[in-house]
Amino acid sequence: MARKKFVCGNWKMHKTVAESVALVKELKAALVGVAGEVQVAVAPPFTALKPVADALGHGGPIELAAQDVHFEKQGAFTGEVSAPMLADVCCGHCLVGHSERRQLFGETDESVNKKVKALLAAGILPIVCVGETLAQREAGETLAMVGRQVRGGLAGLSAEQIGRLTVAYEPVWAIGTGKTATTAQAQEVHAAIRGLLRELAGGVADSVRIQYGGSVKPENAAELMSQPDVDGALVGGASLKADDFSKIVKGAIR
Ligand SMILES: O=C(CO)COP(=O)(O)O
Repeated sequence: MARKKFVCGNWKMHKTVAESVALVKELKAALVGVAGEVQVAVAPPFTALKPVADALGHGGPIELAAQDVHFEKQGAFTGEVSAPMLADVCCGHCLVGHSERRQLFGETDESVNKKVKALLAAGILPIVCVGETLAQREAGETLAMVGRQVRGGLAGLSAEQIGRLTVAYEPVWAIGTGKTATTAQAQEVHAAIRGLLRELAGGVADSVRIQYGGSVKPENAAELMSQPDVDGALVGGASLKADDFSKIVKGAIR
């Protein structure tokens, strides 16, 4: 089944409002005519979401994503942002369970699961991030680890709900290190994730996009995304430059 490729830029903790707006303006120009063939989103920091939404325009070819969310709708949760608040600034997507959140901020499969449910309830499409550390890969635990994260993050979801999300496989050892998984390593894990999605959601699994992330660059993007179960990319560092990111997006078109 043909799945439209989905490329998302995760800007992490980078860029002021002015820099964010300038980058999406450049991206819009660089991606004229391309974005229809590939789904494209950018995830700026919270402070830039509204100005970037305004610069992108509603229903434009580049969509807006947030990098995290809190699972409650509102309340005494200092520093947090809720799913309805993200919907209010036209966020269509939101990352959940990024490895930096898991490693540095105590994110667990249980909180990922609550966040996924909160996002779906607010009409926002989750991008659920999973991936093993180097120690886990070297111990032969990659598929077990990723399987646990997928099962935990998606626990209790219906097939219809699973059909609305994206999974991002990001091996922790490949993030920001310049080390990319080989196409064979990526395909192996992506196929295993798809098999697990099939167990959880039946035929819906064939329409779920599984992105690869971890040192994706213009030089390796097309080859990674040529794999049968690699349906796009979640791009960190290279998404901060319009030229690199637009080359990666173009690499998604066969
Ligand atoms: O964490 C990532 C995207 O979410 C990947 O980051 P890099 O592309 O900088 O390795």
